[in-house]
Amino acid sequence: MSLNYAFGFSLFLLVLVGLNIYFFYTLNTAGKQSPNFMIPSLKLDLTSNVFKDIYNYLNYLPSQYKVKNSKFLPVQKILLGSFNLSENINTASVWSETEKWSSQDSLFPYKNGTAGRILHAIQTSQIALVDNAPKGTQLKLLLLLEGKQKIYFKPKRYNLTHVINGNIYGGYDRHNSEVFAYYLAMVLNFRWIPPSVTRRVHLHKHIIPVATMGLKRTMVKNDSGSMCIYGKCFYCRINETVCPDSSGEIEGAAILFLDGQFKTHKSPWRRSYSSRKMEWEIDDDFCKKVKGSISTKRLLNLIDVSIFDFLIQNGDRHRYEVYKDQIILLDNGKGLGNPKVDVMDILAPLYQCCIISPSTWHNLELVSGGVLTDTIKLLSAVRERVLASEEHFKAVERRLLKVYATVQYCIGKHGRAKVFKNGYV
Ligand SMILES: Nc1ncnc2c1ncn2[C@@H]1O[C@H](COP(=O)(O)OP(=O)(O)OP(=O)(O)O)[C@@H](O)[C@H]1O
Ligand SMILES: [Mn+2]
Repeated sequence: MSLNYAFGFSLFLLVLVGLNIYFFYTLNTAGKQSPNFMIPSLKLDLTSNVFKDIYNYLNYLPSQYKVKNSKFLPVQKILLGSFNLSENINTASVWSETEKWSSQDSLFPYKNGTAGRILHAIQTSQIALVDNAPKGTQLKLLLLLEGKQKIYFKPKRYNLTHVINGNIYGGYDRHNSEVFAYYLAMVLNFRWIPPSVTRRVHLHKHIIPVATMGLKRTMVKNDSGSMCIYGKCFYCRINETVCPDSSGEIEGAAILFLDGQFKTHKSPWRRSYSSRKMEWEIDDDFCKKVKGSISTKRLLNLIDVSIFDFLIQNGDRHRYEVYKDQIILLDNGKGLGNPKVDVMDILAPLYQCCIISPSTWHNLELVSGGVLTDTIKLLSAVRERVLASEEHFKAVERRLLKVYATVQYCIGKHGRAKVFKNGYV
């Protein structure tokens, strides 16, 4: 009898341990993942209790978050109206509009068809000059379009289905992540982001004839005789080139360049980029320290950005730029690396501070149940082929549920009144 007991008890313990392992596994991943990712997710010992709690809320998420919110339909219609092209466009007049860029309300005008006009102009204006853009670690070009508008061009490095394994900040920038980020921001009503669109540029017809000497010096022929660019940047290497495809074109994200003055700050939640742990990774009360050093408005803004970054899995926002007291979303190229992984600690500003601006929460609630995907697809269909693989779209929806669950966790822990900080739009 006692032997039976002992056996039963061991079996129970075994199941318990198994369940625990399963918990942690499913929390940070979806589906099968490479062993590389098991290690960092298991290492998160201190914050893991938070993840477990969030995961519990995820299991009991109210059904409203899993169905389409019909309240978004009128918003979607207005957005579509801003991206659809209904008339011929005079690009010069577009640039004069962007010159006056930011208002109190947004970094660029986007209402009444302006978003569509700006994207059209970025995508089709003739290129007057191309140079290296040496700022930063990644290969990118600076295009001067006719009418003198500057554009950052981040070239395509991977196919849409390519999976980045390893560190969350690993790999080259993903050009589609930049463009996806722009549409995602528009759907979520995050208006502090430069317009970005996919553009294909013919190397021999549209780059070489207007390339600076500096750029020409960073071009080499590859084994098949094609001219390729290795560029000028911190990580640029002569053997890591970008070459034209079979039609002679290079695809990339064309991002409107901001000539305005913005201030750069270090993110309190930045990574160490080494095995050393940052303060936010070991201190449960880290948010208290941040609260003492920045305004509530800035903190809420950082939390908005962390939600945005979590959705695309950009774990590389080591610094942030501020314009007109708003964080602007520059450099969104490190998203969409691995659709099977959800690195939870990108959400640390949210689950450590447990506050969110009511308007952000409202915007998030509006796009539940697949509305987010539908709207990104609808808006981008005007001038993009495909922005991301279906797996990535599903991953973004899965992460949105985790954002909902994190906010529910915060409400459960602190109550609604403390979580929803008013006075910030
Ligand atoms: N659209 C833009 N307009 C003007 N400046 C920009 C724009 N996007 C980025 N920058 C600035 O240019 C610099 C490099 O850009 P970006 O961060 O995209 O490059 P990166 O190679 O990814 O750099 P890092 O490796 O440091 O992240 C940044 O310091 C940023 O402030
Ligand atoms: Mn970057």
